[in-house]
This record gives sequence, structure tokens and C-alpha cells, in this order.
Amino acid sequence: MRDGQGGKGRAGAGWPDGFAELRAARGGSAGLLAGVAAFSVAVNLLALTGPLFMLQIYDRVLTSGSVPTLTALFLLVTFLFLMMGVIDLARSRVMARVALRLQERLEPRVFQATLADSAAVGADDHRQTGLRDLDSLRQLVASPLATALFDLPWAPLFLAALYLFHPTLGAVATLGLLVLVLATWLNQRLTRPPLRDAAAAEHLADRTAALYRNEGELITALGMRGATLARWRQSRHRMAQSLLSALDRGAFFSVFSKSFRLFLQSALLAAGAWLVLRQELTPGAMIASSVLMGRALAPIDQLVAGWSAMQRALDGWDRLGHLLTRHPPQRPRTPLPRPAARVDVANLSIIPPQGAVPVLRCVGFSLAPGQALGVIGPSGAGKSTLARALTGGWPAAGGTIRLDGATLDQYDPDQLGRLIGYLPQQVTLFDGTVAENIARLSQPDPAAVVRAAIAAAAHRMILALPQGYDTPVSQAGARLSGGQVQRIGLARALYGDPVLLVLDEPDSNLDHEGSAALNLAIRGVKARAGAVVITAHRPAAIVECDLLLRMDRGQPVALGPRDEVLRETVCNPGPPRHAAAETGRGAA
Ligand SMILES: Nc1ncnc2c1ncn2[C@@H]1O[C@H](COP(=O)(O)OP(=O)(O)OP(=O)(O)O)[C@@H](O)[C@H]1O
Repeated sequence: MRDGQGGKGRAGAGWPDGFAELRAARGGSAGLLAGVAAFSVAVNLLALTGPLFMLQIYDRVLTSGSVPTLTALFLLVTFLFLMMGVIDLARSRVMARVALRLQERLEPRVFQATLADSAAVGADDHRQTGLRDLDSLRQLVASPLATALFDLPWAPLFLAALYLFHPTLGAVATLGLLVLVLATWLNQRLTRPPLRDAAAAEHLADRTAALYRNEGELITALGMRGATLARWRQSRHRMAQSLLSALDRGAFFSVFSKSFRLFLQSALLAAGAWLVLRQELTPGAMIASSVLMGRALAPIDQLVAGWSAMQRALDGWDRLGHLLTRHPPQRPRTPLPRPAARVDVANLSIIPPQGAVPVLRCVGFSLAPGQALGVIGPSGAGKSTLARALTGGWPAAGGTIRLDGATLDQYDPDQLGRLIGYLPQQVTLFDGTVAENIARLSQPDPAAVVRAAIAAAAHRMILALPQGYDTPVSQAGARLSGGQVQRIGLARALYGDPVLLVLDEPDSNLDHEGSAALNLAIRGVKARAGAVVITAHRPAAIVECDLLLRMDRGQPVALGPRDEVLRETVCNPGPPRHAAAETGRGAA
């Protein structure tokens, strides 16, 4: 398989790039592939059985009229073909196992890289095809196309045999082979762009359909059915057009290759007959050479016919290489003890993934255990960006975030995830029970689940569900209100007593009772010496905050004790002002 270039050098120092990982995974089946190559030697040598048998029938049996020779040859041929079938079958079965092994070996890495990509780029980005690419790779390896690749290097052997029969036959076959190789290359060149377009358009159409499916209620309510159908059909139409163009071109080459192969066989027969007439060849050799050439050209025919699958897999290999390069394997980190809730942010700037300019600049503050920081500011001020950065979701482009002295990347990501409770603006629940969702899909600790639910004021609401904590929920199937989902999300954030709790507009869907419970939960975290960061639009959400950070257009405009900053905000709600505290660290 090919190596892409674009992603090279982006992997961490000392770590293999994505393509090296792919090659290593393929190398993991080197023994099996060597076995397949050995089987291919046997299969291709045994493929000479047919031509040799014909040679013997025409030149020995028919001339001598010997029935015993015919019988012996026939029995031998039966045995050899049987052997060939058995070995060919074994070869296919081994390739199926190679394919499975490749998939099993790469799946965890690809899954993690896809998740990381989705966290960095956004779930709806068109690059979310890692697992699908791996599937097409597995399908290719398990398909007859892969075995055709093993047969391809044997074509010269059959050509050599033709040259042995007669150089003219060899020359005709070589010429034919070159034409077919040229046709295969042209096929690849001409069908690749439309096939890529079709795959991209198909992905877009699938994504659009999934989004519309999830938002069916909204679409109906807003009378958007016609418009959504038109848009979906537009992307389907684009896919159909590209696919049609690829199929048309592919069909041309497929038909050309098939017809040319048949023609070539007749041409070779004609050349053979001419040589027989000139008494330079025996009739047996003439027939055998025709069969031999068929065998030499078969893998090329197979490759032309299955080119779109081949192309999909090759493109998939490229994309996977880049995906794995973008997200190199986690380096092992020395496990750190559970930190104290001391958060130090210094001169932090954040550039969103795929972004070019920082959307957060020069942010600095310190939080001591037992303190809560409120982050306020107008829409687009950078509050959610700061929340994402504090959870380790978006890496710092400049400056640092330290938790008890260690930068976030010094923690193992899973450990960090357990140390931080995060409630995003939009809460998503996953397939599983309510308890499993609160326990972050790990094996739930029932006491901890109930404790977290009580702290989030979700306990009674959960008990009212048909099966209580064991009620299955899913993104689409759950019949929970926005506030109920938010409370379960808060319970999930509180599960496991995190050191740092990051709440991104936690009260956007909460009623009075929910807001009161939220404040109680924040007080609880502070009481057990945790730290809390809350972004908010509403004053009710920051009543438990000791410190307040006011942001505007990605920059801090005020930082200090809550009431002081609130007073300042009332007196001076205008554009950014660079107070001494703006970039300071020592507000805590
Ligand atoms: N993925 C992204 N790529 C590029 N820019 C982004 C991305 N996400 C956010 N931004 C930009 O970063 C800035 C801050 O956005 P952010 O969501 O942090 O604001 P916010 O203060 O949380 O707003 P709101 O109160 O409306 O939630 C905005 O200008 C936004 O356009």
C-alpha cells in the first residue's frame, strides 16, 4: 500500500507516524502473508496443469492413440486440480484471517483517533470516516482482489512459458499485456476523481439524513420538510452524478479489458495457427499457449473489474494514515497522585482546531481548593472556549493550565477525565441506562451514582422514570425534558467527586429548584476542597462564586472578587479595558 506524505512529521518526536503504524499492523500478519505467498507459488505452478495437459493430449495422446496414457494423464490432472482447489481455498481463508487481524489490531487506535478527531474538529466533519475506511480495507484484503495481487507477479512466468513455446507468441502476449496494463492505469486515473467525489457526496448525504432524522420534530414544526428533502436530494444527486461518471468510465475499461482479452486469445490462436502452418509449433502448444495467456491476464482482468473497491481501500489507507498521524498514540505518563484542587492558568491563548487565530488570549487566574470562579461575558466572549481548555479538550496554543502544579498534558487523559467533572452547554446522553450514563458508561458504583444524582437534584426525577436508574435512555429515544437531561448531565459531572468541576452555562435549562440544587452542589464541591469554574449568563448561577472573570471578545476585561467585578461591570459595561488584574494570576 502507498504512504501518504501530507501527515508526515507531525507525529510526536520518537513516535511512529500514522503510516508507520499501518505498516506495523500489516507487518503483524507477515507470517500469514508469507504463507499466502507460498500458497500462491503452488497455485500458480499448478495452474500450468491445464496447458500442459492440453499439450500432452494434442501432441502425445492424439498422435499415439494411447488410452492408458490418456487415463493416467487424466487421473494426474484430476489430482492436481483438486490440490489447486484446496490450496486456493486455504489461501482465501488465510487472507480472511489476515483481514480480520488487521482490523482487530487497528480498530482501537482508529476508534480513539476518530474520537480525538471529533473532539478537535467537530463531530459532523467529513473526516469522521476512520472506521468506515478500516472496513473497506478489511473488505479489500478479504476479497479475491487481494489474491489477484498475489497472482500478478506470476504473469511474467506464464509469459516466459509462452516465449519458450515460440518468441512470436511471447511477443503477442506481451503486447497484449502492456495494452491491458495501460488500460488499468488509465482506468485508475480517470475513475479516481469521480469516485472520491461520490464518496464525499455520499458521506454528506448520510450525515444530512442522520441530522434531519434526529431533528424530525423541529423540521415538521418549522415547515422545513420540503426544504430539507430538497437539500438531501441535492447531495444524493451529486453523489449519483459522480458515481455515474465513475461507473461509465469504469464500465468502458471493464468492457474494453474483457473484450480485448477475448480478442487477444483469438489473436494468439491465429498467430499459433500460422506458426503451426509454418511447422514452427505443434497444435498442442498452440492450444496450450492460449490457455496460458488467459491465466497470465486473469489477475489484470480482476483488478480492472474490482477497481472501485481497490480505490476505496487505497484512499482509506491514505486517510487512515493521516488520521493516525494527527492523533499519535498516547505516550505513557508517570501516574500522578490525586491532585489538590489548585488551578493555575497563566497567559493562556487558544486557537480552535482548524482555526488560524486565537479566540482566547492572555487569560490568567488562580483558583485555590474550595474556590469557585464565575466566568461571565457576552455571547462569543470565549467562555465555552475557556471551559473546553480547562477540561483538556482544546490544547493551549500559548500559556499554561496547571492542576496542582502539573500541566494538563502531564496527566493520563483518562485519569484527567476522572479528575474533572464537565457539564457542556449541550448535554448528550448515550445509549445505556440512566445509571450507566451518570457513571460515564463505566461499571456503575450504585452508591456513587445515587450520591451524584442527589447532589444534582436529579434523584427524585430519576425515581419517577419507568425503571428508575435502570431506565434505558438514548439520544433519540429518551423522553426527558431539557432540564431533566441537564440534571442528569450535572450528576454525571459530579460522579466520582472530581477535583475540578467545569460547568458551561449549567442553568440554561434549569427551573428554580434546579438552580437551587446546582448552587447546593457547587457548595458541596467547595466544602470538600474541590474547585469550580462556571460560565454563566444569569446572575443566579454565580451566587456561589468567590471570584469572577469577565471576558469580552476572547480577552479578560476584569478579574477579582465576585462583588467587586459585578460592581465594576455595572459601572463600566463597555468595551474591553485592560485592568491590572486582566492578565494577572494572583487573584485567588
Ligand atoms: N470550533 C471553532 N472554530 C473556530 N472558532 C470558534 C470555534 N468555536 C468557537 N469559536 C469562536 O470562538 C469565539 C468564542 O466562542 P465561545 O463559544 O467560547 O463563546 P461563549 O462566550 O461561550 O459564547 P456563548 O455565551 O454564546 O456560549 C467565538 O467568536 C466563536 O466564533
